[in-house]
Parts: sequence; C-alpha cells; structure tokens
Amino acid sequence: MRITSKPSVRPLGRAYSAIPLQQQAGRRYVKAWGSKAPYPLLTRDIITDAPTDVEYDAVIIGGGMGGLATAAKLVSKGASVVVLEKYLIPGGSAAHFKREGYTFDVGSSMMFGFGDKGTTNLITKCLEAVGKKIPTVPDPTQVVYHLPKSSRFPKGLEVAVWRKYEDFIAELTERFPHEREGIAKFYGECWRVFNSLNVLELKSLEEIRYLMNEFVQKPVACLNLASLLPVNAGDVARRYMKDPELLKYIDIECFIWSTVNADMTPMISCGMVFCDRHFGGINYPIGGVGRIGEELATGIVEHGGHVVYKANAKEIVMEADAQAEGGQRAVGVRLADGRVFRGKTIISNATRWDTFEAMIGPDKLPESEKLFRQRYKKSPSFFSMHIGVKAEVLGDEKDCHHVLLEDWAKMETARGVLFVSMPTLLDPALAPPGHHIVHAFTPDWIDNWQGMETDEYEAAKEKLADELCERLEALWPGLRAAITFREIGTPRTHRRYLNRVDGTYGPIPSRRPLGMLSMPMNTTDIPGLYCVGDSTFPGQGVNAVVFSAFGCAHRVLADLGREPTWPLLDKGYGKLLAAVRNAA
Ligand SMILES: NC(=O)c1ccc[n+]([C@@H]2O[C@H](COP(=O)([O-])OP(=O)(O)OC[C@H]3O[C@@H](n4cnc5c(N)ncnc54)[C@H](O)[C@@H]3O)[C@@H](O)[C@H]2O)c1
Ligand SMILES: CC(C)=CCC/C(C)=C/C=C/C(C)=C/C=C/C(C)=C/C=C/C=C(C)/C=C/C=C(C)/C=C/C=C(\C)CCC=C(C)C
Repeated sequence: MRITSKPSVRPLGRAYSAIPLQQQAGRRYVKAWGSKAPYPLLTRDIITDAPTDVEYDAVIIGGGMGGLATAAKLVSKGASVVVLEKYLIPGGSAAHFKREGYTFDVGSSMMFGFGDKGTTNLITKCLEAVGKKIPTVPDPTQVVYHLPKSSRFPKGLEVAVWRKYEDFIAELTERFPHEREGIAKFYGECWRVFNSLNVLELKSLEEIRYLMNEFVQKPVACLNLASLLPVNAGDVARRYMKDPELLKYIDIECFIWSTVNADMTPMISCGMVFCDRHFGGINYPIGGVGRIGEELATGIVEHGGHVVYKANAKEIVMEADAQAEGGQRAVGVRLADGRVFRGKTIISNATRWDTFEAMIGPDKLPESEKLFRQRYKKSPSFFSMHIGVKAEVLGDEKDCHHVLLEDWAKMETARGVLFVSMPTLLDPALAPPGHHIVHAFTPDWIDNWQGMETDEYEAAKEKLADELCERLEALWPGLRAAITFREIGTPRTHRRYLNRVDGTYGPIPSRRPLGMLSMPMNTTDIPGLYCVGDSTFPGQGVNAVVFSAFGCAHRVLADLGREPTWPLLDKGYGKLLAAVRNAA
C-alpha cells in the first residue's frame, strides 16, 4: 500500500506532459491519461497573458464556476471579457486533478443543474451559451443516508434518496409511517417552490424591467416565490411534521448542502435542491466535474474572451468619478506581477472577505458590507481524503454518494458528518482498471490546523485520515487494506489552493435569517464593482453559483447598455431592494 500525504490541489503531474499534445481551439490539450475517451485536459502549457492596453467590458477576478459562468453569458452577448485566475486550471473548487491514473474531483461529485428541461438546468444552459455540451451519467440516487441508531432504528436510520420522487417518498414513509401525510405535505411545499422557479427565465432579480415582465407573465409563480423569500425550511417542516427523529432527518437533508440545520436554511433553496434531484436528476459529467470548467473556458475563448492563468489579483483599482455615488469607481484590477487590466465593470468571484478586505482594504468597507459581516460568518472548510481503492472492496455498491453520521449531537460540529463520493461508480474511466475512487470529506475549521510545526501537521493529517477510514469500514469492511493511494487536504489546503480565506465555502447565517432576504446580490456599494459566487444570493453549490452568475451577467449587461432596462425606475428599485436587505 502506498499512502501519500500531499496538498489535494496541484499542477497536473509530470506523467501527463509525456502524452502527445493535441491542438484544439487555439490551445494545447492532452488526452486524458489511462482513458480512451477524448477528454481534453489543460496542460501546464497554459495561457498567462491577454492585452492590457484595452478597456474590457468586464474584468473578472477568478475562474471558478461563478466567474466562468458569468464570462460565458457575457461573451455570448458579444461583451469583451477577461477572466483572471490565480491558479493553473479553470473551475476553482469544482475543478479536478490527476494522480497515478486517478482523476479526482476537488469538491464533491454531486451535480445538480444538468437536466434537459425546465429553466433550472443552469449548468446545461451556461454550457449552451458558449456552444458546449457534456455527456452525463444519471445517478440512481442523490445520496444514501446512514444515520444514528435509536430505539426505533437499532441498526441506524438508513434512507436512500432515489432519483424517482415516488420511490424516495415511499422509502421515507416506510421509515415513518405515522408521518405519511406530513411527509407528503412538506415535500409538496418544496415542489410548489420548485415549480415556480422552473417556469421563470432565471436572470437578475436586481433588474426591474425583467422582474416586472416575469410578474406580468407568471404572476402566481412570482407571488409564490416573493411570499417564500423570508421563510426558512425548518418552519415549514414543523408545520407538517412532529416526529423529532424525522425533523432531525430534515435537518441533515438541509445540512449536507447548506452546512446549517433546517431552521437556518432558506425555503427557496430547499425547494430547489429537494426537487431538482428528482426533476433534472443528479447527473455526473463524463470525464469528471472539472470538465465543466474546462469546457466553459474553451467556449469563452472560442467566443473571443480571454482566460488568463497564474493571474493573482491583488488590488481592485479605484479612480475618482464625479458621476459615481461616493465619488469613486472600480476601474481595473492590479495583479501581483504589476499588470493592470482595465474594465468598464469589475466582477469578483473571490469570496466577499477576499474581495473587500484583501483587494480593497479593511478600512474602506462600505456600510452594507459591515452589516453583512454581522449577519453572516464564514462556513467551515473541509478535511478531505482522495483515496484510490481496489474495486472489489466496494462489492456491488451502486450509489455514488453517501452520508454517515453516528451521533445526532455531532451533526453541526467539526468532523461530525462524513460525506462520501465515489464517482467511478458512474464513470469507471476516472480510475485505473480494477480500481475505484473514494472521496471522503468532513466539515472542519482552519483553527484546528493552525500553529502546527510541519511534522505535527503531517501527523495530525494521517491520524484524522485513519479515523475517517475506520468510520468508512462500517460500510465497506476491508477498505483500509484495499487502499492503493491516499492524498489528504485540510482547511489549510483549501485556503492555499482555492484562495478562500480560512478555506471557507461561503457565508452561513450567524443568527436565524429571514430566509434569503438579507443575502447580498451581485451589485455592491462600490460603483462598477460586482460580486459573483457563493457569497452572493443564493449561496453555496455549483448550480446556486451559476444562478448567481446568470444574475450577475444580466445586471452587468443592463448596466453596459447591452440589455434593455428602465434606467430611472431601475435605480430607484435598486435602492429599495438594498434598503429591504439592510433592514431584514
Ligand atoms: N455540488 C458539489 O458537489 C460541489 C462541488 C464543488 C464545489 N461546489 C460549490 O461551488 C461553490 C464555489 O464556486 P465559486 O465559483 O463561488 O468559487 P470557487 O472557489 O470555486 O472559485 C473562485 C475562483 O477564484 C479564484 N481566485 C480567488 N482569489 C483570486 C485572486 N486574488 N486572483 C485570481 N483568482 C482568484 C480561485 O483560484 C478560484 O478558482 C462552493 O460554494 C461549493 O459549494 C459544489
Ligand atoms: C422582489 C424580489 C427580489 C423578488 C420577487 C420574487 C421572485 C421572482 C423571486 C425569485 C427568486 C428566485 C428566482 C430564486 C432562485 C433561487 C435559486 C436558483 C436557488 C438555488 C439554490 C441551489 C442550491 C442552494 C444548491 C445547493 C447545492 C449544493 C450546495 C450541493 C452541494 C453538495 C454537497 C457538498 C453534498 C455532497 C454530498 C455527498 C458527497 C454525500
């Protein structure tokens, strides 16, 4: 057994440079190693420059899903765009990396938004914007829960969330037969949300002309959503269900994607997640999650945009502007190497903390940002193990995603919930023949990893990884002995390679929120500066971040005069929206 302990995200390894290069879309690509499929993967031969003597319509800091999806929508409308990515590959926390024949997803492998109907299939739609499509494999389940033992469930509560809604409801009702009606009503409310979302054209809620049109054309859907904006899932769940164990189940249903319990989770997000998994389904992109970012980056370049790697944004350049509120405007981005990219608009895909504190200055925080920091705090990061195992240890396992929790009291504590993704059950070419990938991760705080000497840090990583492997053995006995490769990442790894302060995955409410009302959208109090990604409405998750990108691109296009708007009304509406958000 070979166990290594290296950072989980690094440049593509040496093995890949030996593979014959293909020229595609003006860039260099290699064929994926160990696979016959023609997946293009960026090599180290990457693009590191773009013109600095022009003013772009948009300069985007960060090539995560938020930045790339915004760029894709903008270039598809003819805007000139440059994406500045600090790292060597596109995709951010939704990228992938290769080791010894394995293609590992950096984050989890559970992909929403890949459906082929409705309006909420946002990943399909943003790929389409730049003429791309990725084949996917349907996941038979979203997730299988392995939850704590109790007097009613002496072996533990196990629930599979089947792709087919009726199968899932039948399984949950079988576990809680006395709550048949409540279960149907709660998930029925989720469908009311989803069906409303799934008829709207999803664009910027900060643009009045679009919003009024949607209200006129789909009044019932819009009123439904408006009434649910301040509502949290826990309140709706308790309205219909009484069994404390079932309510805990609803908590973990929310926790696995919001990292908070149902009382802190907005009902609209809940409706989106709990129904899209059955409507569009969970679908895995063949070749790995990182294919999404790669295809988007290629499409952006094909549409005349630029994606620049090794571009470390250090400062958002401001200039005096008598027309702008506050007298200053964001006009460019200065990189660590001194280059300045100027733009009519500047969009940051970095977290709010990395954007405002690090690139503008903690002493220049607008009031709205101070308020945001009182209401939201950084979500935990993750401790993650990317493991290669001999295939036989998984037996006849079919389900890609599992969640393990042995004690309800630990659900919201560090290292409590253990998440598992095994994407090779859907795309075997991601591992060498006869092997599978087991990616196990658990929420963790950076504080647990600070102030350690290197040896102590390495030993702590190995110790925790061993403990998690032991927990996995409850489901797959013999797993430890079947490991052929193991690579460990801590919150420090996430901070370092994803440029996220404390390794956080975005904001979580620090007090009970009014649903989504107080989440900031894409505009900021700094004229010319927009934010996109998981620290904007509606929060964490690839599909959520892509929605934030659709909103951002639409708002920017309206401000550039490339989408119709009603300027006077629009301005007043923007102010009203900000006032409601700040008061919420
Ligand atoms: N469903 C899933 O399984 C899954 C998997 C992975 C990720 N996710 C979600 O994706 C979301 C993240 O998406 P996102 O787009 O908001 O963020 P991201 O972290 O993925 O992307 C941000 C990008 O900005 C870059 N960046 C940061 N600072 C920079 C700087 N100063 N200069 C240049 N580049 C810089 C980073 O390198 C990164 O590529 C997370 O919330 C997570 O929940 C979900
Ligand atoms: C006035 C105003 C403002 C308004 C009016 C009314 C209206 C019209 C409204 C509207 C609204 C809207 C449109 C909204 C929207 C929303 C949305 C789209 C949302 C979305 C969401 C999503 C989400 C949240 C998602 C998420 C996901 C995730 C996070 C995932 C993750 C995963 C994981 C991590 C897990 C894993 C697991 C394992 C491995 C097991």
